[in-house]
Amino acid sequence: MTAKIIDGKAFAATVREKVAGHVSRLKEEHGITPGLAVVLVGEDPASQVYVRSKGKQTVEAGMNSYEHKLDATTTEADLLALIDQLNNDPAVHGILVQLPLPDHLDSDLVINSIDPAKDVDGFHISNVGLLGTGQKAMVPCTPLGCLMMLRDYHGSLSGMNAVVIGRSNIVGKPMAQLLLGDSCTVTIAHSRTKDLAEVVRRADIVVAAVGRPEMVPGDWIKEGATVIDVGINRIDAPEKGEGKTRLVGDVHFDSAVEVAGAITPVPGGVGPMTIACLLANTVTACCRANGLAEPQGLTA
Ligand SMILES: Nc1nc(=O)c2c([nH]1)NC[C@@H]1CN(c3ccc(C(=O)N[C@@H](CCC(=O)O)C(=O)O)cc3)C=[N+]21
Repeated sequence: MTAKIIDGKAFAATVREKVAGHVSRLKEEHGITPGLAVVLVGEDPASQVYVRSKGKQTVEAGMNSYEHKLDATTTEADLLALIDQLNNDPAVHGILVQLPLPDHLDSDLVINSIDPAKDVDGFHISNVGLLGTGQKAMVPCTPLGCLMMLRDYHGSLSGMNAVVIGRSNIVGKPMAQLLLGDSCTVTIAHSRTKDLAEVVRRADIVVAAVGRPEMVPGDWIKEGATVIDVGINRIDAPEKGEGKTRLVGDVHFDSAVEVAGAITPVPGGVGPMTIACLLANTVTACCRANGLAEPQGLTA
């Protein structure tokens, strides 16, 4: 059996279309244009690429994009002052501070200084607590995108065995909360998990979010399971020529595709959905800020 490939790139395009529809309705009926502020500290080249594509897609969806690029040596006080300004700016409905921050900045402090209602990453402790207690929250973009793809493919996830590999605050933990919210039986596995292969073999749904290239081989996957590969790892690709690289996930795609029922590719899987969900969260935050009904199908 060869798995169905879940096309995250195409799915993300449909999410962005829905977002654009809501944006034009907000403009026409309420005279409101949703705005997203992205803050980048330092010059990490990969981060610059993501920030650029976020800004481009924000504008394409009809929203306002505000980019703040700060020097790598920016002080914590200056960054907090900028966040305070964005918190108080009524044209800004969503704020994203690109992570990781340079070492001299306390990222917990910085994230927790964002107004939780504008925290479109869903990383503020208030949103983490709201999600964990099943209350209305801003939900982290990557797990939200994974959930959308799983719901679209399966309909109901109720009663399924889900194994999340990775326990990060940005993917693993919120992913587990969302799957629990959809009535999965959830296991969070990580680097200290005993018999990881056996744990993964029990899963109807595998979400791999560890950041280790191709660490999940096909023979860990149960026949017919759904595999969501969150990893985006750049590795050397000498077969493409000297100094060339390529992107791979945390799952060994070529072996997993032979046993899985469905699988997301890298690139073109979770990555594009993450950005689409950032736009969706911005519209959701804008609607909530203005006391308007929030978009259906774009939230958890
Ligand atoms: N506060 C914060 N929120 C984030 O959401 C956040 C962040 N910081 N820091 C950096 C990571 C990374 N990230 C990606 C988003 C999309 C792709 C994406 O679309 N990737 C393409 C491939 C792009 C390529 O070719 O490099 C794909 O998977 O198809 C990748 C990575 C969001 N991040």
